[in-house]
Amino acid sequence: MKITLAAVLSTRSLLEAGGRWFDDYVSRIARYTPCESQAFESEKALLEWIERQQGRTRAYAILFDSRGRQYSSEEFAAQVGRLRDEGTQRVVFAIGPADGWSPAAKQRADLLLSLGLMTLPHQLARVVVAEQVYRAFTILAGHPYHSGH
Ligand SMILES: C[S@@+](CC[C@H](N)C(=O)[O-])C[C@H]1O[C@@H](n2cnc3c(N)ncnc32)[C@H](O)[C@@H]1O
Repeated sequence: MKITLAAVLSTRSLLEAGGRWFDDYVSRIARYTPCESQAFESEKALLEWIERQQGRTRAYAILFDSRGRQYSSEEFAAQVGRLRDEGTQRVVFAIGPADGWSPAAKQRADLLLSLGLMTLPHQLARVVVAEQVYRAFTILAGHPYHSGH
C-alpha cells in the first residue's frame, strides 16, 4: 500500500511552515509502507491526479474536512489496516483548499474525515494528518508509541 499525503495550496511557501515535523513523520511512515508528499495548485489538479493513479485497485481518497466523520486514533488505525489488508494499492490523505472542498470533490471522496470541529490552518492540519497516519501504523504494529492517553 502506497501512501500519498496531499495538500491543495495556492502558495508553495505554506508548505515550508511545519516542514521539519512533517518531513519527520513522512520518514517515520516510510518505515512501515512507501510514503510520499504531493502539493497541488488546485483541487482540480488533485482530483485529476487521483484519477490517474488507477492501478489494480482504484485509489482510495480520504479528504479532510472539519464537517466530516470523526474517528479516534484507534478507529483511524483500524480503517488504515482494513485498506492495507484488502490490498488497496494507493491511499491518498488530502488537505483541501482554503475555501474548503467543492461538492464534486466531496462526491469523489471515499471518506470525508474531520480532525475536530475547529478549523486548523493548512500547515498544522497536514502535520496532524502525517502524525496520525504514523500513529495508525504504530497501533497496527503494537509499537509502544501509542499509549491511548
Ligand atoms: C484553512 S482550512 C480551510 C477552512 C475553510 N476556509 C473553512 O472555513 O472550512 C484548509 C484545509 O485544512 C483542512 N482542515 C482544517 N481544519 C480541519 C479540521 N478540523 N478537520 C479536517 N480538516 C481540516 C481541510 O482539508 C481544509 O480544506
